[in-house]
Amino acid sequence: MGRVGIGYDAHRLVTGRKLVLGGVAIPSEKGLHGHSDGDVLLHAIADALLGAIGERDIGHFFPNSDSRWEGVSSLIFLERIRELLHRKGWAIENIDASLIAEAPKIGPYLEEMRAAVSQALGIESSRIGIKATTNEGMGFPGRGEGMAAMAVASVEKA
Ligand SMILES: Nc1ccn([C@@H]2O[C@H](COP(=O)(O)O)[C@@H](O)[C@H]2O)c(=O)n1
Ligand SMILES: C[C@@]1(CO)OP(=O)(O)OP(=O)(O)OC[C@H]1O
Repeated sequence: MGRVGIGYDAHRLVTGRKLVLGGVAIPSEKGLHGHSDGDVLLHAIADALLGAIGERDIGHFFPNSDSRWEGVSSLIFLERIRELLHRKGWAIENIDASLIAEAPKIGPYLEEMRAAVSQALGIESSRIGIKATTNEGMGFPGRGEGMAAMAVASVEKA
């Protein structure tokens, strides 16, 4: 029988950081703060996958006290989680993720993001949904203080 998982993450926007979303570097005055590259979209996807197989969260597997993860591409976390899924006999059915960000518009980068996630997880990009919405000017994403992302993942026994 299939299983589902949910993931949520939020990161602050700061100057002096590259903006990386869905594994893709996007031109921006500010980037997401974090121990890794701060890729909020991939962190939500990571937690959705871990939740689907009943495992603990991204911070458990990749603690921010571990210098191995400092500044790394969050695609590495997806690659490691892919290995964990494989070891435990799970296959990904699909992933769907939403980014909540006032700017920039990510439409032009969506296909590149889906390709990056597809490669890291070893699944067809047709199994990956990535969407974005503004927060209509409300709250921390609306004020441009940060970005949030949520994701769901569905897995089946391989
Ligand atoms: N960071 C974002 C935010 C939104 N989009 C696209 O714009 C559409 C309209 O956004 P609303 O918040 O006004 O609903 C949305 O449906 C996305 O297609 C985006 O690309 N990047
Ligand atoms: C990914 C990790 C590890 O580098 O750090 P961050 O990039 O700060 O991300 P976060 O979602 O706050 O927590 C998970 C961390 O363990």
